[in-house]
Amino acid sequence: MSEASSAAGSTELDKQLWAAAEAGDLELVKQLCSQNADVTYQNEEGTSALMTAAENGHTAVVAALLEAGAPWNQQDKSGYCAGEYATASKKHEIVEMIMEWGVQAELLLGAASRTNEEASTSGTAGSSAANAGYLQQKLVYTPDGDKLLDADADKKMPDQLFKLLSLRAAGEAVMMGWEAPLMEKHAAAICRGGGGHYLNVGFGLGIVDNEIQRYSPASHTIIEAHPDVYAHMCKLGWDSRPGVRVLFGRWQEVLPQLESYDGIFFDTYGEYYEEMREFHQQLPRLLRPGGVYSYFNGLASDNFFFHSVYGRLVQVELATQQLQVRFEQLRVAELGDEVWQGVRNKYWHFPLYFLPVVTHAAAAGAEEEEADQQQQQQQQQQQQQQQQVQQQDGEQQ
Ligand SMILES: C[S@@+](CC[C@H](N)C(=O)[O-])C[C@H]1O[C@@H](n2cnc3c(N)ncnc32)[C@H](O)[C@@H]1O
Repeated sequence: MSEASSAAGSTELDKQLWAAAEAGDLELVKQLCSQNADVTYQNEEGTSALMTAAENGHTAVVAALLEAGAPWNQQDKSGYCAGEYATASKKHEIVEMIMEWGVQAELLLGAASRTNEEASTSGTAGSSAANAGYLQQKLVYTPDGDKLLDADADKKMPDQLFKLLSLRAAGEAVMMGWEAPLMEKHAAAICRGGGGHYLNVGFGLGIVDNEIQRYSPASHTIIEAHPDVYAHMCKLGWDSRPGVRVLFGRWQEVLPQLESYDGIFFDTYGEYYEEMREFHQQLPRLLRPGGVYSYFNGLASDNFFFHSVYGRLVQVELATQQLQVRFEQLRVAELGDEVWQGVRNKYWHFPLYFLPVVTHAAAAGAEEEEADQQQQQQQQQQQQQQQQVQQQDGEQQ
């Protein structure tokens, strides 16, 4: 991606491209792009040609700019991207186009960076180093048990690592109590009727594990990598609870000790999308037929459009593992300033949470078929009831 040219460093050609994009002049946009006008140019407000075309509903211009290399994820001075400009002006076709473009771009980027990593002798680059850095930090549980904080967060990772897509926004809070209602729903999603074999990756405050315990598990395996968290778990007696198996180590290291499960939850800290993706590749082996997998959905949690793109990216990538993802929409209680007191980085900004429910595609298909059949039956019943009521009305008249 080329460096965006600012309003100050721009050329006449860049400004002409911007104006043509705003006016929806497709031919001129194409011509200026072929003359090397800068597709990343942003005006004084940080609005790019792609953003203005998206806002004004010029679908063909948006497509041409994307093809010419305009970055789908460029942001203006307020942090808004082209997808949000289109959303705000209800240009649904363009929203969809940019979202799909974003997913494909991220797929390609991921594949390219993996190829580079394989080719480089340094092997496990940025993301694992970040997790290793986190695991060496001192952690503190607040006395009320409501927060798990990373005391050394500032020194944790070199800058460029923050730019990778972290599973939980990098910052001081590893886990916070306000997430309890979400964890409750995650446990409900993976445990379903209860009595099964469950796996949780990442203990944190143990909220999800306490919830899983409510479902009378046949077995409950917990993987935890941080020594401070592990010590805390042992102090609470998790290591000797009947039916509970605690595996101390990174999930990457304890994989050979894992079996298969009816429910799996994944929620680590200091890891990145790439690592979750690696975990996902294990799912066909780890998830039993009919089982449910879920993960904490904190990807790109400061921009709703990016968050949606990454939700779709997960769907596309898991589909290649014959797994199907649907998102249950939950309302997040308003998080006032008092919730974030003593926390450096406010890491959640949305009123909605999209809880992922992942199942084997075949099972999901069967369930959907059953739901379709039920719906058809209901519709037939309703129609019959309606006919009966109409008949009765007719007879009475
Ligand atoms: C956000 S917390 C989990 C919160 C938990 N869901 C709860 O309900 O309280 C993330 C946890 O994952 C652990 N963790 C980080 N990297 C890990 C890894 N590679 N393998 C296993 N655990 C890891 C962290 O030490 C931390 O305890």
